[in-house]
Amino acid sequence: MIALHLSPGFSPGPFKTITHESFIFKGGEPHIKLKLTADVDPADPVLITQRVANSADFMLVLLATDALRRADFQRVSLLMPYFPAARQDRPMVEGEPLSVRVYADLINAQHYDRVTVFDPHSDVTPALLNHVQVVTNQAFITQVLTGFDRETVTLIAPDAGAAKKIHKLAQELGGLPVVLGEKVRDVRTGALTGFQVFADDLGGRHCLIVDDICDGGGTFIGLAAELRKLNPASVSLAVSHGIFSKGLAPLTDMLDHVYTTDSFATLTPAHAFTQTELNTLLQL
Ligand SMILES: O=P(O)(O)OC[C@H]1O[C@H](OP(=O)(O)OP(=O)(O)O)[C@H](O)[C@@H]1O
Repeated sequence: MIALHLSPGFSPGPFKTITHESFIFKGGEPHIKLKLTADVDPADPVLITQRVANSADFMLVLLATDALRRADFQRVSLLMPYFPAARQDRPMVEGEPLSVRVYADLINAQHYDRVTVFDPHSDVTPALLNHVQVVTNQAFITQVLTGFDRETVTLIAPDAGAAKKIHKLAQELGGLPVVLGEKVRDVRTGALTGFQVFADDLGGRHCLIVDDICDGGGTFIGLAAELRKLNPASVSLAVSHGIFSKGLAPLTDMLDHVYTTDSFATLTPAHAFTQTELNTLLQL
């Protein structure tokens, strides 16, 4: 396997790499030039890896794929751990697109041998992608739990979407107790208007909120406030994809610790914050 790593600072796997130059033209178009050396054989399979934080990152994947095909590479796979618009898996209100399908159709049109995604928001992403491989959050949460006495940990699912996945995870982790939460979101504005935790007392428990994505963090700040009313020993957060669009400080002010991976971006080290390299969690 040869790798073509498109995201600076993200180079999972033990593979020989194809180097490249990429830039954005003044007109706004991303561009790429592969540096194809004599020791790279187009008969070898290639893995493109990319962290997608904007449309140009996504477009670069399509351009890189075309460049590889034109250089006669036939066996091309993709590792896109954070799949764009996985959250827009249903039009919430009239007039919105089914965005995840738009991205999935573009990926399917590239005819990859395999498309690997990490902890997708819902079942819709893998249902739409051809030749998909899903890496769950099990290895990530297992790693997070090494910092805890498991007997004292309660997993918290912040909403209905997370609840669908957390029971299976809890079983895989040896039968950890689970508490469910709920939030109310105004789908027209995106604003969060209420939180609920379905438990009476969490005295002595180390609560670990587990979810796929932290964006602004309002879900977790609101939920942590509700959990604190139930006397827990601690409240921490483990999210597979750390966007942290409003910064880490509002989260680390409210939570004992925040854990994430580098699936979306590599962040500056901070107090009460641990970022695990996806490279250590994937079987590549
Ligand atoms: O950091 P925040 O800005 O609070 O956003 C994070 C939340 O958003 C996503 O759920 P979403 O509300 O989209 O879930 P849904 O699919 O259940 O509506 C995600 O699964 C988190 O729960």
